[in-house]
Amino acid sequence: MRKRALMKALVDEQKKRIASRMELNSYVDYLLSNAEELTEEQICMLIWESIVETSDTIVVAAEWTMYELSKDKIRQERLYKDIKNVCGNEKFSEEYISKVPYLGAIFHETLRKHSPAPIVPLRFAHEDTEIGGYHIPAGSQIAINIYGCNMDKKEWENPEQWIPERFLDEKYDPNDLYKTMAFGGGKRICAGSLQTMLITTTTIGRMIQEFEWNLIEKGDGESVDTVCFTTRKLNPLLVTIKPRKL
Ligand code: HEM
Repeated sequence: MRKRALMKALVDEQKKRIASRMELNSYVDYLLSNAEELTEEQICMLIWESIVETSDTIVVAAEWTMYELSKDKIRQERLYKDIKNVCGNEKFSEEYISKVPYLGAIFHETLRKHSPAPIVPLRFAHEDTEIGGYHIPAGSQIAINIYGCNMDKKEWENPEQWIPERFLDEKYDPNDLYKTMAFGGGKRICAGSLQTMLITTTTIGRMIQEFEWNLIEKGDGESVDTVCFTTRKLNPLLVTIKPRKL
């Protein structure tokens, strides 16, 4: 109910802007320009989908990354040194991402261990089919366990441990965003994987460049809030940060 009210208010505001001839080259304007084919409800849900898929997932990925780095001072220092070697006194930004492979490895290892979306949205079998030797009758709904794939002992050595170095192995292509199952797979693979990588790694790079992070939370920091769609930390990250001497 609140979701619909919020989306409707947002759409109404944008309609007023367009009516006052302030058009933008944006997704909302594109959807509203197709208003004859799309119902208001469809427009609201399409906007809602992109807000949820964009904001929640990236925040969850960034929080787990900072948790692991705050806990592991040796790997945090290695990342800091790699950033410093590449950027000098410049601020870390998107252009530097490919020059700091360790940051990419940290990104992928966090997505593997703490897969923000642990299950692929359900697939519906329209006809009888067979996958991996299993018979799937028409009408079934299938859920793929992303978390299970990313923690599979047959695929990953010590999967429960956070070891970014595994992605520095030359068997992995540094430009491949799909080294793990974190973004799903096939035709409906995540449409925002590149954007996620750019935003998350730039943010992490800046936060590590400016501050030294120390974990202060006690007990099991790895519990997950299972009520939500994403694997949020059950207990929010608790750290102290100290500005670095640049
Ligand atoms: C850590 C960040 C993210 C993770 C782990 C993630 C994960 C996923 C997964 C598992 C799916 C389902 C794929 C499938 O069904 O096979 C998905 C779909 C999708 N994601 Fe993401 N996502 C993330 C960020 C984003 C962002 C930032 C955007 C938007 C810019 C986005 C847009 C989408 C869209 C539009 C779909 C639906 C694609 C379709 O059904 O064709 N995602 N994502």
